[in-house]
Amino acid sequence: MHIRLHKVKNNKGKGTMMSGGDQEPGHYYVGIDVGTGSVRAALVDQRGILLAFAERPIKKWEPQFNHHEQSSEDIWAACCHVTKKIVQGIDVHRIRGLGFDATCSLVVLDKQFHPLPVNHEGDSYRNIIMWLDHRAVSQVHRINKTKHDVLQYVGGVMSVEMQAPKLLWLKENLRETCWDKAGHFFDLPDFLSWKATGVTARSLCSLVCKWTYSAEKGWDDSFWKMIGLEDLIGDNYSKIGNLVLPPGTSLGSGLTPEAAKELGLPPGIAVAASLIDAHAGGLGVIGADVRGYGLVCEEQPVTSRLAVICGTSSCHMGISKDPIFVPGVWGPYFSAMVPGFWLNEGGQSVTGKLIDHMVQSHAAFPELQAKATARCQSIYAYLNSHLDLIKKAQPVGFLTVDLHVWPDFHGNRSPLADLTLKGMVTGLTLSQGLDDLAILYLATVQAIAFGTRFIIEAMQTAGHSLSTLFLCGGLSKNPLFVQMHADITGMPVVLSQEVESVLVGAAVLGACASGDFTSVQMELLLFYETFSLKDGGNGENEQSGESCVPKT
Ligand SMILES: Nc1ncnc2c1ncn2[C@@H]1O[C@H](COP(=O)(O)OP(=O)(O)O)[C@@H](O)[C@H]1O
Ligand SMILES: O=C(CO)[C@H](O)[C@H](O)COP(=O)(O)O
Repeated sequence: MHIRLHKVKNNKGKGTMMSGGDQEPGHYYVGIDVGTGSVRAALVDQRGILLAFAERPIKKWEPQFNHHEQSSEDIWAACCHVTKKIVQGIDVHRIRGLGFDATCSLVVLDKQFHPLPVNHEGDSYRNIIMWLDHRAVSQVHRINKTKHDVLQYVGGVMSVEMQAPKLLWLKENLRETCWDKAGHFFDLPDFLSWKATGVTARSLCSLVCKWTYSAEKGWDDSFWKMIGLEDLIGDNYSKIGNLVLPPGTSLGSGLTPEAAKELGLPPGIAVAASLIDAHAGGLGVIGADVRGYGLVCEEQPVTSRLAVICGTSSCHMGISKDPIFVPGVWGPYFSAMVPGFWLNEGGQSVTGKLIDHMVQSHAAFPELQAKATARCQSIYAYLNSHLDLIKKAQPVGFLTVDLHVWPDFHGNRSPLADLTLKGMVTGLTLSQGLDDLAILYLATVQAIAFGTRFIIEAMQTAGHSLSTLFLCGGLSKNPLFVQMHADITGMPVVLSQEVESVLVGAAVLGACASGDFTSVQMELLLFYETFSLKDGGNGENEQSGESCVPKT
């Protein structure tokens, strides 16, 4: 089934979106987004328009299978590098606020805030257990066996990617070198706001979604005792957070002089309590004004929209007025993304990474690279046009009638919530050529889109009423990926003209912290009043991610 794609266009000609409309013109906000593969920063103005963008890759280590590590020093250095780039040539005194979002990796520091090793080698530079790390399998099985009440709020089954199993792994495996010396365990978004302000407050978003904290009841002592981490309760949970603030709240006295110097920003500007990356992306797209394009969601409440943030992994964010419990889908979490709404979060553990893996490990990859380079195209732009060549008169989807991929190479996050699942390919032949690679790539993209459909079906069965997808993240720049999601789910897909929607979400946090915006939710809706829709055709020409602003 082919559904035409729609594209949200940022209409610069319309008025500003400042609340009350009486603010000084020319205020800027900085958003910093730390993904699994890179750090991105953006300078955003008060109309939500992205004025400058910079990106820098970050280091990753895989010392053994399923152990994935990073360095908080490396990530902070990358944050400083990209921020200095985006403010080059502008009057930095117009910058009013800074917001961070990041993937939910676990950062470990000692009592003096120095990095501690999360590895058997004792390398303290590698002090982050990455979000996609699956080392804590035995620990998460034992946690799930407790059937503790907190598990109800993560779809009934805790994921190995969440923080409790990783903490238990550290206690059981690195007692002397890490656990006993640890003073602070941060979710990466909270580490970043601490680094900028010196304030150890945690974001409600991180603690509720990944650490079993309840917005109503706080920490549950019985859970930590039951899983063998009773030592975290001491000193009023100071190691994992006892001051918990809603995203967008201004922290302390703002940017410290030291952090200001490192980032190239003025000291004292407001810094916000942060958001998880998927949640920043969800906020960045879910309120889009789609009036005038005949989309079914135009007449429906915002709860009919599913934001899908597709990067190294994919997250499926749906909101509701009342709590909905979906087996295998995280949440319901109150106010964790849009204030006043419950959030359910489905997800696929590795999607972009799976596509990269399938393509890069194929025998024809060197040939693909050489041909794409010769045409000055990305490998994905090349593959998409190659599929168009070989499909002849057929719709491209028909190329995979004999080839099928089961995409759970890194387990299934939702809705099966089974980390033991593995990937599968059926229909292989002896062919190793470029056609074969292109078709395998297509089958992988289709399998991921079927995974999204599977998640949507589980959410609908439990009571969500979803009609329209809003995509963002690196994979949303791939028109084949977007088109397959439209075809396979049977739902229209809305893309923002501003391809860096996650960063807009982060910058909105900074705007809220500065006091220029009254609330994350209010201001996002206002942001989208300055947007209008444009028919984006079938997405065939959008490979480069059309952008309306100069990028550095
Ligand atoms: N223009 C593009 N075309 C196709 N795929 C893309 C494009 N840009 C990024 N990607 C894919 O998106 C994924 C990374 O998305 P990103 O949002 O940057 O991830 P993360 O936030 O995890 O660092 C990678 O798998 C990459 O191959
Ligand atoms: O938000 C998250 C889960 O809630 C994770 O941070 C997200 O899935 C990781 O994204 P990526 O690997 O694409 O950076």
